[in-house]
Amino acid sequence: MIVGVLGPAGSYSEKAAKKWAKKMEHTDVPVFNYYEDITDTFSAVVNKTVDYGVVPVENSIEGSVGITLDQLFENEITITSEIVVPIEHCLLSKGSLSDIKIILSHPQALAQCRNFLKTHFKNTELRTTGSTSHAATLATEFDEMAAIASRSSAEMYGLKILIPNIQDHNENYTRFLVIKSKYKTSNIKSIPTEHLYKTSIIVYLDQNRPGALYEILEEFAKKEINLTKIESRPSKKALGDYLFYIDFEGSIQDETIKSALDNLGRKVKMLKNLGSYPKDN
Ligand SMILES: O=C(O)C(=O)C[C@]1(C(=O)O)C=C[C@@H](O)C=C1
Repeated sequence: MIVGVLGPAGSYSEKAAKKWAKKMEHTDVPVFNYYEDITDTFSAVVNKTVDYGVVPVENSIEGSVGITLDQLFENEITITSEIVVPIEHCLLSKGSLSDIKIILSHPQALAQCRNFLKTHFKNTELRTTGSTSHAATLATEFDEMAAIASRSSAEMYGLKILIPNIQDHNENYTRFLVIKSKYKTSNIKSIPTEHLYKTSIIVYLDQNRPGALYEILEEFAKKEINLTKIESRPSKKALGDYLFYIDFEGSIQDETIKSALDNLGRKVKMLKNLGSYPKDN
């Protein structure tokens, strides 16, 4: 089984993929293909270079990963699972705190440590990298470079943990999605218990008319379907024109869910079903 993740080794995406592979009743050990960018992971899934991709979709401090939401809309993929991973950012370097002139990390990681950086490194140059583990590899080259990355990256790349746990809120979790090509059969055993499932969809209205959002939500309320997330994201067609990303409990295999989506489909211009998948509790 080949799994595409944001690389290099030591990224939180790889950590999520390892947690997922262990959780699923998979016989074959995952081989990882590492990609520089989330869009490359989606491309590898769509052109079937990899069997699955693991991509970050939201963080408990910073919110949604916009590029992932966009790619979910633009690509023919199916979500097969979700994985929630606790994130502990550490300040890693070869040198000491007094040597640090540049701090590197993924934009999401820098944002999750915004107050820490403003308080302790107000005048230090910040540079973005493709991933936290990419930042760690660069920090191995110069004493004056530090990376915000995981403990496993510190071990993997021989960096000192100068300051552990630097994110602005201790409760820091990132939710990842496991995706496959829509046209690839999945050999993963599905868990039969409905209430442990979630479904994700994307909805687009033809025009923003009064009560339009109410009509969407009404379909779920009428059938007592519990929404777990609803988020608007620019359609990129015009300012103020949005796609709606909706997650809710239940599986498309459930008649109630199927009927709600059939009704909803008649009310909107586009409804994209991203898949039903086991919740990660
Ligand atoms: O850079 C990594 O290690 C990643 O896996 C990416 C990513 C993200 O894009 O959100 C994943 C978890 C953290 O929130 C920080 C970065």
